[in-house]
Amino acid sequence: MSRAATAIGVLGAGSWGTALAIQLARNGQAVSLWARDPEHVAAMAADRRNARYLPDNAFPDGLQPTADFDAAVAAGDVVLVAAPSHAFADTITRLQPLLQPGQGIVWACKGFEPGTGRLLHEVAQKQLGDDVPLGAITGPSFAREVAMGLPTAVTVAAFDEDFSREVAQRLHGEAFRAYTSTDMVGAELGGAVKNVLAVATGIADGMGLGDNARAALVTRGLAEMMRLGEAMGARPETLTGLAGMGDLVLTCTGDLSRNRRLGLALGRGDDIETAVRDIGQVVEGIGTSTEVRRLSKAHDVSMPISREVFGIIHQGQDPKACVRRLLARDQKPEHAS
Ligand SMILES: NC(=O)c1ccc[n+]([C@@H]2O[C@H](COP(=O)([O-])OP(=O)(O)OC[C@H]3O[C@@H](n4cnc5c(N)ncnc54)[C@H](O)[C@@H]3O)[C@@H](O)[C@H]2O)c1
Ligand SMILES: O=P(O)(O)OC[C@H](O)CO
Repeated sequence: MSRAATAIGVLGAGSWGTALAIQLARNGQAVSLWARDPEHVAAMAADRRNARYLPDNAFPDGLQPTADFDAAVAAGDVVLVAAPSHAFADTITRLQPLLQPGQGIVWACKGFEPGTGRLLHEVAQKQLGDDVPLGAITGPSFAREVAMGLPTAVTVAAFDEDFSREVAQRLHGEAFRAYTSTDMVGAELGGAVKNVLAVATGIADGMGLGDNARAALVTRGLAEMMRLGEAMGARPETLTGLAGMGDLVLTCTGDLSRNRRLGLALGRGDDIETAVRDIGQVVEGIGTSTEVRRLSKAHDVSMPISREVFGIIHQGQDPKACVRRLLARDQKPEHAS
């Protein structure tokens, strides 16, 4: 099959894969949107919308759903992976033998590899070597708003600047600004760590702790993200930009955030299984909190808010006790000298 520069395969037809596919098709790309479930594909093809994830947004003409994974990978010079982060490594393994010279892979997942804490570009590089162009799309971007065509700004990070420009150009449009960056570590770290902090602010809001508490959690959460970023080699400006602060502001305040909604439910006293079932979509903060805990220990970085989120999610700790513990910590300077 010949591959066109104006065509692209999107792997994963959840909310974000579908929204990005809509944005790419709006820009005149021929998009093959792959989903695992053939019945879901047939329904999308018949309805010309994704009724399960984005029921209000009709597909532009150039978007074709497909259940043929190989054909979606072969569709264009760029393959976009939009699965949850826990499925990222398997997706890379599956597409590796299908890759043709010159094809690049970009992903829109926000999280770490479960069990190792590796950033997704580390997973991809280890598997594919250094010759395949790799990139990550990150930044404050609710799928529903992108699908509606509301103004959005993201960052496309890649070590290869030609590749980040290529991906950004395909996405960039009237209401969609795609910036570029070479800081893969910062871009991926910001998008992942914010999952945990969105849960934290949700918990505080669910407990009715007030606007001051939310602002404190966002700001001190950013300090945690930046300390981990420094230890892992991220650039500080990436974390004060769209990938870090931008996404923190969005998901710590916007009720479209699944991570924030999980926190709201936990703060109100709901059990986690019910909350996750009610949300009905991926809540990356559950797995991310384990990996942030692992990384903070490995790099000896203090991340007290993230630690308490881990305790609430994975150790059944009482949110009230966690708040008391956070507030009872020793007084100290705001900024380390
Ligand atoms: N939804 C958003 O607004 C948004 C925005 C930016 C980034 N993201 C990130 O995009 C990624 C995908 O999130 P989403 O919002 O599309 O989730 P979603 O819950 O809406 O959809 C997840 C999709 O992944 C598929 N899937 C689940 N397990 C899979 C597996 N093992 N292999 C292949 N596919 C699998 C599901 O069938 C579903 O189609 C996440 O990492 C998320 O953090 C989401
Ligand atoms: O719904 P969330 O919390 O996974 O957030 C979605 C996006 O990451 C927002 O940028």
